[in-house]
Amino acid sequence: MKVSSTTLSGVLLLEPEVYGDSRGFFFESFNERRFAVEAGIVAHFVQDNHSRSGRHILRGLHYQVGNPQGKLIRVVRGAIFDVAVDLRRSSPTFGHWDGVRLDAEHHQQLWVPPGLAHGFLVLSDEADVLYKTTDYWSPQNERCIRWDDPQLAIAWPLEGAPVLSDKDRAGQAFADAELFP
Ligand SMILES: Cc1cn([C@H]2C[C@H](O)[C@@H](COP(=O)(O)OP(=O)(O)O[C@H]3O[C@H](C)C(=O)[C@H](O)[C@H]3O)O2)c(=O)[nH]c1=O
Repeated sequence: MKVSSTTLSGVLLLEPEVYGDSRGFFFESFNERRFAVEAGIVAHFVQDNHSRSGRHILRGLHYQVGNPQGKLIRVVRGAIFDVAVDLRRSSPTFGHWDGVRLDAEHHQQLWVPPGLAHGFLVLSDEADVLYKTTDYWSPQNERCIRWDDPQLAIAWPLEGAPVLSDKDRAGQAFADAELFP
């Protein structure tokens, strides 16, 4: 597995060994021991999510206070621009964002540890996004930062206005975010 750092402390881009043959392909999308030894990711996942979205849909930027979730994200159909924002005050990359393309063709995964906001923009006609989380969904603890917060100035690869949920349209400013130690 190829492990690459990003500009955010602790956020890693993982590229698995894919075994192709005349039938198709096989790869391990998660292996607790391998992820710990090769990527230093020691995580206990308690939930596995699957969301499907159409082109120009933007989900996020979400985080949970109280029980923050680490997320291991991958795309099994289409392509997304996946973004994380560092909300950890003690992090050397506090207040920074980074974004990577994840797509079904290359099977990349992004590891986003607890303490960051997460969101993505769909780049294809449709995208199926699977992600494991290290804590349970807790709606009362969910928070949302505006995708277009001027202080973050995230360079989304937009072709026109994104399609948002009402919740995301009413997101908070980064300046009002509830931060982590
Ligand atoms: C997140 C979640 C949602 N739901 C239900 C609640 C709603 O009835 C429906 C859609 O929820 P929501 O609009 O919050 O879904 P997203 O906008 O995709 O939220 C996610 O978007 C970004 C990308 C994230 O990183 C988070 O994992 C998550 O907040 O699924 C559940 O039943 N369990 C869950 O874990």
